[in-house]
Amino acid sequence: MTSTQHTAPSTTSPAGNPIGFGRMLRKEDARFLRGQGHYLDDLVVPGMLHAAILRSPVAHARIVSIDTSQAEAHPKVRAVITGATLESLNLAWMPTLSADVQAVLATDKVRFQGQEVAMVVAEDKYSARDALELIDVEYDDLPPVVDARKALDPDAPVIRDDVEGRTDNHIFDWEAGDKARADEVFAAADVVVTQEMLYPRVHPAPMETCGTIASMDRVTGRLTVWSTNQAPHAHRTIYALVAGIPEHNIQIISPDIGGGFGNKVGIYPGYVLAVVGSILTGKPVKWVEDRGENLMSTSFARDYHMKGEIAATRDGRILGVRVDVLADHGAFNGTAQPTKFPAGFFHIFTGSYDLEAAYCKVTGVYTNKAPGGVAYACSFRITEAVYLVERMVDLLADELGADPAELRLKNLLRPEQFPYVSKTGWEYDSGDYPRALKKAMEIAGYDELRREQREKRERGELMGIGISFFTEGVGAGPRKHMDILGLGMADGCELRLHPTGKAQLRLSVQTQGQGHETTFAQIVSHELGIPPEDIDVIHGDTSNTPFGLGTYGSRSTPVSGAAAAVAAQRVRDKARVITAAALECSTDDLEWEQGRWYVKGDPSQGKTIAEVSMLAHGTLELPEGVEGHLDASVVYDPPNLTYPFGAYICVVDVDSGTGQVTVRRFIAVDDCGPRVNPMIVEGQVHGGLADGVGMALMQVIAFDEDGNCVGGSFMDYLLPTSMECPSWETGETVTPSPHHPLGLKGIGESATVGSPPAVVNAVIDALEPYGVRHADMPLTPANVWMAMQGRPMRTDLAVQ
Ligand code: PCD
Ligand SMILES: [Cu+]
Repeated sequence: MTSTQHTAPSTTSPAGNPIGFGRMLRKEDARFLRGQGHYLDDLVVPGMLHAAILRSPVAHARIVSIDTSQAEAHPKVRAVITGATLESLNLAWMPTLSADVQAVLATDKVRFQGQEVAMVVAEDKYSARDALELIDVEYDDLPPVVDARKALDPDAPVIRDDVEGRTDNHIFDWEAGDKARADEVFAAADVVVTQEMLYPRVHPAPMETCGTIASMDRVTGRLTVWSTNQAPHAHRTIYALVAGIPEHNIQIISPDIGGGFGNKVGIYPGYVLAVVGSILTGKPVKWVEDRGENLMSTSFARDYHMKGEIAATRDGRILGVRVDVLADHGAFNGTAQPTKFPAGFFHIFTGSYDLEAAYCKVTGVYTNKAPGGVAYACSFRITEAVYLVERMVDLLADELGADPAELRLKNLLRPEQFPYVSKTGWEYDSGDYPRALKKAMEIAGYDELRREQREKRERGELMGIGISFFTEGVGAGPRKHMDILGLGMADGCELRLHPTGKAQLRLSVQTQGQGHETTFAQIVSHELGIPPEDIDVIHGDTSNTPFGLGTYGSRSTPVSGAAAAVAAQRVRDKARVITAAALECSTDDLEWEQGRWYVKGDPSQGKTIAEVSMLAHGTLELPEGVEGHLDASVVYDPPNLTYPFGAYICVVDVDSGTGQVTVRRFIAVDDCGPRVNPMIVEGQVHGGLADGVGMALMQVIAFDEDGNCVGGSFMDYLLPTSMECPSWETGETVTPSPHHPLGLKGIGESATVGSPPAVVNAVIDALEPYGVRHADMPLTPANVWMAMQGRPMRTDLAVQ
C-alpha cells in the first residue's frame, strides 16, 4: 500500500465555506437576490382559474339572503360558491386547531368584519374581483361584542349560536400552578404590587400574504395543493380528514415562502374554497389574498388582558407571581397550539426567577373579531408571559425603590439550579442567567447610562433605560407531553449520500426565510466533514420529504436539527464499518477526524466520507448486517423543550412636548447554545428586535364600537423600518442544551419575545418624573402624551 503524506483536514470548503458551523452566506440568497425565488403567486399552473372572496362588511349580522345571479351571468365567471354550496358538500364548517369549528363560508350569520361570505372563480383575477360586486347580500345587523371585558356580561349577544345550547361567549377556563400555596405566599409577603395590562391584538404581517393553488384531477382523484404554509405535512393530514380525500392522493407543495411568523400555520377558509373551486370547475384554482384581507381576517396574535400580581420581601426577594387573564379569541377558537394547552405555554410566566409559588388563571372568550390566536414569533403565548413578568418585576423595583438590574440579579435562577423545575411544572434544561445579564450591562455601560439619565432628569430631559430578561421553552415537543390535533410532534429526516459523496437532506420542516437550506447543510457538514455546498436541503413537498409537523415555535433546530444530526451520526457510524471492511481492520482501530475515518497511529490509512460512499455503492463485500449505501433516516422525538434565554437593555429618549419615543440604543445578549451560523442567528435577532419595537411603539389591530377593524392596512398598522430602529448591539453567551445532540436551542423568536418589555420598561422609566407606573402598548406619541397627563388610554378600542 502506498502511504500518502497526511495533512490535517481543512476547516473551509473549496468554495470558502466553513466545514460545519460558522459564518457563511446563505445558499438560498443566490436565487432570492436574482429574482429567481418561486413564491406562490409566481406559480402558473396550465389552465388555472382565479378566485376572489366576498367578505362581510359588518362585524355581526344575520344573513337574510344572498343573490349570486348577476355574478354568475358575468361572462368570465366559472363558479360562484356560497355557504349553501358548501352545506350541500358538508364543507360549510371546518375544524380549527383548537377543537372548535370555523365557518368556511358564512351560512347563518357573519361573526367578524372580513369574514368569508362567498367565493367567485373566474378566468382572471380582475374578473373575479369585479364579480364580487355583483353579489347582493342582505344583512340583518346584530349588536357586536367588541370589548372582551364585556363578552361575559349576562346581556352580551351570543356570538356562537351555531353551537346548540350555547348561551354565552365563554370558551374555556384554564389554570396552572398552585393557587393555595400562592395565596399563602401572597398573604405573608411584605410587598404586593398589582397591575392590569393589555398585550394588544397584533398581526404577524408577513411580507407575502397567504394564498394557494388547488388542483383536483378528476381522472386520478389526486389533489395537488401549492400553498404558502409553514406545515405542509400537517396540512395534508387535515385535508384528508376534512375533505375525505385519501391521504396518499394529496400532495402539498410549499414553495418559497415570503415570511410566515405563525401566520401560515393554520388552514384558512380560502384554502378549502380553492379546493372546492377546483372540484367544481375541474381546473386548478389560484387564490391569493391582498394585504387588507391578510390583516383583517387571518390569524391575529396576543389580545391578552392580564392582571398581574407580584409578591416580595421588603429587601427585594421575589416570592410569587399571580395572574388572571382574559383571552380574546375572536369569533372562532382557531388558536394554533398543542392540544393540552388552551392558553399555550403561558404558564411559563414565572420567567427566569426563583419563586416560591405561582398561579395563573386564563379565561378564553369569543368576540366579534377575526379568529386565530397564533403564536406570532412566540412559542405559544410565551411572548405574553414574558411581557407580564418583566413588567411586574419593573413595577416591583419601582415600588421598592430598587434598581431594576440589581433586583433581577438578586432573583435570577442560579446556574447550579439547573435543570430547574418551575413552579408551574416546566423543566428548564440549562442556563447561566446572571452571566448574560452582566454581559448586557457591560455592553450597555449600565452605570454610565444611569449617570447620564440623572443628569438629563435634572435638565428636564426624558431618558429611559429598560431591561428585560427572558426564558423561552422552544422545540415542541416531546410526544409524551404534547400533540396538535392528536398528531405527535416528532420530526422525520432522511439523509442520502450519493456515490460521489454529495448528499441530500430531506426535512419535514419548512423554511420561510430563516435560511434552513444553509444551516441544515451546515449541521450535516459539521457531523460528516463534507462541504455544506455539497449538501442539498429538500423541504416543502409532502411527496418528497418525511412526515413532521412543520416550522413554528422555533422548533426546527431543536427537533429537526437534532434529527439531522442523528441521521448524520448514523451515516458516520455506518461509514466506520465500511472503512474497517475496506482497510481490513476492526472498527475499534479507527478514529474519526473531520470528514474521515483513519487507522489509529497511522493517519495515512483512512477513508473520507466521499470515498466510503463510493465503496458503499460499489462491489466491496460488506460485513454481515451492513446494507449498501450510506443513507439514514430518523424520527426524532425530543426528550424536552430547549430553553434559550437572553438579557436585553433598551435606551430611549422621549420628547416631552410630543410624546414621541426614540429608541436610541438596544443591547441584546442571547443564548441559544452553540450557533450553527452566527450570521443567520444575528439576522434572526435583528428581525425580532424590529418586531418588538413595532409592537411596543406602533402596532395594534384595534376596533371601533361597531366592530370595524381599524388596522386593515399598512396606513394604520405600522411596520417599523430602519428609521425607527437603532443599530442593534448584540452579544452572546453559550450554554448548550444538555439533551440536544449538538446542544442547540432555538433562536427564531427570542428577540420578538424579549424586546417588547425592554422597550416598554424603558419608556415607563423615562416617564418617571411624571409618576407614570404603566401604559399599554403601543406607546404611540398620543398614548405616551396621555399617560403623561395621567390619563392612559385603552389602546384596543378606537373609540375612547
Ligand atoms: N443555535 C442556533 C439556532 C438556530 N439557528 C438558525 O437560526 C434559524 C432559526 O432557527 P430556529 O430557532 O430553530 O427557528 P425555526 O424553527 O427555524 O424558525 C421558526 C421561527 O423563525 C422566525 N424567524 C423568521 N425569519 C424569517 N426570515 N422569516 C420568518 O417567517 C421567520 N419566522 C419566525 C418565527 S415566528 Mo412562529 O411561526 O410564530 O411560531 S417560529 C419562527 C435557523 O436557520 C437555524 O438553523 C442557528 O444557526 N443556531
Ligand atoms: Cu403569544
